Amino acid sequence: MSDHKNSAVTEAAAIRLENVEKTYAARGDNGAVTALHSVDLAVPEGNILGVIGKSGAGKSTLIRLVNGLERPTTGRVIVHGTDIAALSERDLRDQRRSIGMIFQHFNLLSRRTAFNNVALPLEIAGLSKAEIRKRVLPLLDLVGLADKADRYPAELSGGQKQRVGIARALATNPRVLLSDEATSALDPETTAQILALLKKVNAELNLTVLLITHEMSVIKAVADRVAVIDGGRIVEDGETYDVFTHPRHATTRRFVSELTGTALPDHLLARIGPIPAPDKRALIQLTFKGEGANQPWLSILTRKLDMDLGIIQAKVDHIAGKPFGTLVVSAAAGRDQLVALQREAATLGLETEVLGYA
Ligand SMILES: Nc1ncnc2c1ncn2[C@@H]1O[C@H](COP(=O)(O)OP(=O)(O)OP(=O)(O)O)[C@@H](O)[C@H]1O
Repeated sequence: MSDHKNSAVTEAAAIRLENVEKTYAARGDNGAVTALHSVDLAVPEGNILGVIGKSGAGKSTLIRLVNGLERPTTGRVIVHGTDIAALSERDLRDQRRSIGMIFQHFNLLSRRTAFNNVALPLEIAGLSKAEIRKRVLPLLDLVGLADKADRYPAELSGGQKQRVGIARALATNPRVLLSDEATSALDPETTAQILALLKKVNAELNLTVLLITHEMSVIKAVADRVAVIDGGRIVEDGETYDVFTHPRHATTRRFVSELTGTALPDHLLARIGPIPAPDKRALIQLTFKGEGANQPWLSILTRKLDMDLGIIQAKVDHIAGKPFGTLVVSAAAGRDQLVALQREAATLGLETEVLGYA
């Protein structure tokens, strides 16, 4: 993370939710639902913050509060100093021009070309045809669609449609962009391209981005900061790398296990037990992070401890550009050797856990 972004954390937040509760009133046979409970969340100016949670966790409710489509039952939602819930409908319409939004299913108008979809918010804002042209063409260029201005949505791929969605969201020069599962309908390669585009507009326009997703891959690709939401509560938040390398809450751990993928193969799971035995090998999980990941620590360990380590499973990933991985090794080691291994590993900045014996 750049210095600029670190310093932004201490600066005024572009978006702030203060002690927000949202309860949907009972309707018919359905009782009231509290979708968000005492949520506090701040998105520093110029940051990309990702909110990750399972279906029903309250993500859509949270994002709808920020653009004023819902009002909090209690608490405040402040965007660039303005309390969204306190605005009249008319002021809210003005405020929405400074908040762009992109959607899972793009929400383009099928009877309008790419150009005219991007032009729509500008027409509503009352700009002249010439002003609109001057604004739309560079935006289509920015999102890589300069040659598709006259195409209709049906003639565009999913990724291209989302590019139009991004250009449209940026048309009114917003300072904040909200992304509602914007890549969930796209294949992995297109997802990566759209996320790269989001990072580009974030950096070039100093745009603050709040995105919601249920996918860890989205968070690790773009989010400077992450908030994990579960049952309407933010259970953990902070810088993405810190949260995912030191997960404290069970929900965060579940998301992280998608990354580290340390589920052992079935044949080992069937045999693994907590008690050492002469005919069994210890299974040890080593977790490596950041700078420490780049040193040749596996050979350092085997040499220093004169111990043969068999590799059972290994996975290295990158979060916010920094390596993070796990390795499961097996060793014919007694208690003293395991203690020595754990001590040496700690001096190399690795975390260890004896998973059992098999
Ligand atoms: N308009 C509504 N009226 C009543 N209950 C609602 C309404 N909108 C959402 N809820 C309820 O609030 C809770 C949170 O829903 P929300 O849509 O915010 O979750 P989500 O994390 O976005 O889920 P998904 O990923 O499935 O869209 C759910 O229990 C949902 O049923």
